[in-house]
Amino acid sequence: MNAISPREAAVSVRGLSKAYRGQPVHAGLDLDLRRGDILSVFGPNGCGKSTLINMMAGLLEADSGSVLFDGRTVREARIGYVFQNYREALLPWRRAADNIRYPLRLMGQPRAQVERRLEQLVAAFQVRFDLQRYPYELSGGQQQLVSVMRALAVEPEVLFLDEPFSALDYETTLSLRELLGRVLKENRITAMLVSHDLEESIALSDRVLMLTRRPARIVDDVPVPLPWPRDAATLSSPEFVAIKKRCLDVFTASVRARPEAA
Ligand SMILES: Nc1ncnc2c1ncn2[C@@H]1O[C@H](COP(=O)(O)OP(=O)(O)OP(=O)(O)O)[C@@H](O)[C@H]1O
Repeated sequence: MNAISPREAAVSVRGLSKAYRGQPVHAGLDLDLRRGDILSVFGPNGCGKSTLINMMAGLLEADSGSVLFDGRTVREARIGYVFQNYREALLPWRRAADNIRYPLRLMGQPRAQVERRLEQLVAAFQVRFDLQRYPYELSGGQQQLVSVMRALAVEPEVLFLDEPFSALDYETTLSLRELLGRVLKENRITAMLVSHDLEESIALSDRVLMLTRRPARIVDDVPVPLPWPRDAATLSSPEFVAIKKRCLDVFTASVRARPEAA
């Protein structure tokens, strides 16, 4: 397991518990997320990955336990969230650029500051398509990129992403993943990602948290010490393949184990 001293922790989760209709999904989960780290959560279907990040992001109330961002609650912290379903996440009646400006305007930022932030994001993500278009005029990949830019517009302390690329084709996924990884690392943004895709969980993270079936238990906390930036070539490196094998072995063992033995 990775040892993270409490002083380094950007996010500290203690005793987080949640049950649906009396059936526990999480029962006393502890987790520390270091500043600037990207953590992926991987586990079998329905083990509680979305429930976990939604509780951490303040979208879902926990039954008990705490989530602190450098000692502050989620209401006092600045977080960003990227949803899987970008079609529903973007405001269809606003142009792409206005979708990105929207949270900054809500915060009451002056116009010049909003425009400066938009320009920074356009440069960081090397946007070449027309942000004056409406979401429905953009491809799925472009829409999800707009969602990511909107989530990052507020300069979040932590960015949460739930299956951000699962509705996109492989080529688009690869290029968005590469771009996002580079921007997160260059800006030392702490992030937490849920993905069904083991390759993605490894490629885009510094640690992969492996969960069992519900009630979810952390069976392994796999470090991913691969250099950044990462690209398609990273996926076939011997180090990547070895990490993937470790994760697969843990996954297979924990999924095959009967719940009471897991
Ligand atoms: N609002 C709800 N009411 C009842 N049960 C729920 C609710 N939300 C989730 N569940 C159940 O809790 C469990 C965990 O759900 P969650 O979506 O967190 O898992 P997940 O690991 O993200 O799933 P998936 O791999 O399918 O994306 C699942 O068994 C799900 O059916």
